[in-house]
Amino acid sequence: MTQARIAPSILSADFARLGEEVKNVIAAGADLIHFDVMDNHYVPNLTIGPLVCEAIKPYATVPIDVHLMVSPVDRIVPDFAKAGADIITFHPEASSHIDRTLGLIKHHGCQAGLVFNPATPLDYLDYVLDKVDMVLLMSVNPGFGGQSFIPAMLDKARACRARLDAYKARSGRHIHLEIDGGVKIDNIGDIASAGVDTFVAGSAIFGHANYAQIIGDMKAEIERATR
Ligand SMILES: O=C(CO)[C@@H](O)[C@H](O)COP(=O)(O)O
Ligand SMILES: [Fe+2]
Repeated sequence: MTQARIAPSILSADFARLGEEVKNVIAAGADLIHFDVMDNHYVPNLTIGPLVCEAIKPYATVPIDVHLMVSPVDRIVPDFAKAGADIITFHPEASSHIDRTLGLIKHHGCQAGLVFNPATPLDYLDYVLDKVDMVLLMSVNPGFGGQSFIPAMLDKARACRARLDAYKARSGRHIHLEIDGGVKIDNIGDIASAGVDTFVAGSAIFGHANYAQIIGDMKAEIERATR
């Protein structure tokens, strides 16, 4: 399996000490910083934008993984690229022109990804895989941290991994598979076995007293499940 990556969602961090939180979670073994952008339109919550991305960039010695839950998508993409985003993912329902949005993200020098809500079919991938660096499967309905993992997403992850493996056999290119929502120490092994290589976790990491301990335990579980 590709090297597993843990992506703490800073939605559950202490916003009053965000730079320090980013620094600490990276020192504890985080491989990406997951940055949730909500617009109170596409999802019923309002979070952070490019200014905050720019503010944490000096602390982020690993890639910033921007998860856009905004509609429309395109006009905010250049601002996030300028603010230091390394990966930008968006929901296909939030873009009128999916291929164009993927191209726009790449044009601005970022890796691009599509995000699938629990009930969104994977068919949106059919004609755009050449422009996709990562697929993000939501294992909760987007909008809030701290929700419970939807078990049916394990089958969806397996189906998605099969598509991405078939693509790899044709193209030689690995596309990352990320999961987001309700990831905990007691389900991360099953999620890894289903073919996921990038794991977003917000409340499980920032709600733990020892970030290094929980990230280390998560990596050990992944290793055990995929050995
Ligand atoms: O995108 C989202 C929610 O919409 C996530 O990134 C959450 O922030 C994950 O939080 P936990 O479920 O791990 O607490
Ligand atoms: Fe997210």
